[in-house]
Amino acid sequence: MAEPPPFLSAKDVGSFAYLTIKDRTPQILTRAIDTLHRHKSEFFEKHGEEGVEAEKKAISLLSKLRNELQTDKPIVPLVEDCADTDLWNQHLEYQRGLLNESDGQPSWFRSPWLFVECYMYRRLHEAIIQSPPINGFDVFKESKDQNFFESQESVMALCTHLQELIRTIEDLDENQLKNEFFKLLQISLWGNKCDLSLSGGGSSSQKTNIMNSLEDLKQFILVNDMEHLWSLLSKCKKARENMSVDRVYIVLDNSGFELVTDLVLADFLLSSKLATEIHFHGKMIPWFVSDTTIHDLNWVIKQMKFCNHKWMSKCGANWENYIKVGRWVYHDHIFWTLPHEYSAMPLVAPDLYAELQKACLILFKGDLNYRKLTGDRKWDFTVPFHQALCGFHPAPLCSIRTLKAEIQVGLQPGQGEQLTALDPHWLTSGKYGVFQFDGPL
Ligand SMILES: O=P(O)(O)OC[C@H]1O[C@](O)(CO)[C@@H](O)[C@@H]1O
Ligand SMILES: [Mn+2]
Repeated sequence: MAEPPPFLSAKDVGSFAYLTIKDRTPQILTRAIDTLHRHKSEFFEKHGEEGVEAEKKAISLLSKLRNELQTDKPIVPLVEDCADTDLWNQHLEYQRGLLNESDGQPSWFRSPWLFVECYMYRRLHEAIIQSPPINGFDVFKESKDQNFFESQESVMALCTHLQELIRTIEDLDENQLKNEFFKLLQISLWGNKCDLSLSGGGSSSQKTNIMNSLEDLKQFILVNDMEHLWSLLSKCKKARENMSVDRVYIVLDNSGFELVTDLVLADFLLSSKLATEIHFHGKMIPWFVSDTTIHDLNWVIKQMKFCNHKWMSKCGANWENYIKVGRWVYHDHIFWTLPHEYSAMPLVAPDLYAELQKACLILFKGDLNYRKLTGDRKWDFTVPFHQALCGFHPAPLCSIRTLKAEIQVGLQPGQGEQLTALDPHWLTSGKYGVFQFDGPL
């Protein structure tokens, strides 16, 4: 088989990868430093002088990191001993091996973008864990929570819609059920516009009622495999025997509004009996600013349960119960915060690969998951998705992603070129989206 194409990299001056490393990542580090500053008195109240010293230490480590990045210093091994440290350092060795003699060491502007961007978030985490007693602090928590609060109107509308739908779900015919499924899939897709890493950590919430915009947004769905998802899940439902289990896995992306859209979809999948269990996969450490950790999931559900909107709080209570009775299961795994492409999963995390094989469908939310599915490479737009997955086929899967990186596969001949002529920023603005399926039909 032919070699896969090269990785996206900041060495391509002017590319989105270059601009991210040059502008967006230092901006994210600066915001993290500001956040630590702003919490100084809180650290003092909790931990006394020790808290203030820890804050200073974390800030100095982050300033050092920002300087290394901005001056394109070599990537250095991680030092703090954690469950993933060896895997990271082995991967750094592997990156060294990819370079020619003349290229020197792996560095921020020379190495693959996926590797260095992930490394930035892992080093940020290292700076925090090296600063006890504030080593459990999530520098992005505030902005994730703010995104949730700013999206309240939309969340209320969505929860009201869901509860009304559940009330009448038994009366819906096949076609109506399918239409509702498609609506909630699209809401989950457009929820992915709300990540905070593209905006450099600045606000990016859903202020209008997304449900009213679905028809207008349809034209921006470039690959639409929703029908495949329906036929797969309705087949599972029909073939299901008493007591048998059909799991849908959702590899989560951002907390805040996007997470609510995913939970609404997950609730619908159970209520409609299209699945019997939902397994969520989240991040073990703060990641790409807005990604969901277990703390974010619990926080969102709690906020909803105790808010004084009837349907929002009903959703919160139901969702808490789904977790309690095991119909919703949350997993995390260090693999999701490693820099590896997903085709490496069977080797690097065989336990996770085996777990994913139990799914009847895996939904991968968001842009970073797409980059890892496709290896973050310069594929031609027309390369089939199946090929770009490079052997990663644990179970039928679908990427639900708004485009925020210069990578897209599976388009029709000429489609990419037409889009470029129409809108030069189509690959990176988050305005376009895909439902891209791979699996037996
Ligand atoms: O939250 P998402 O959809 O994975 O998006 C995160 C995105 O942020 C960026 O890294 C920008 O820094 C994208 O290119 C990246 O994939
Ligand atoms: Mn994200």
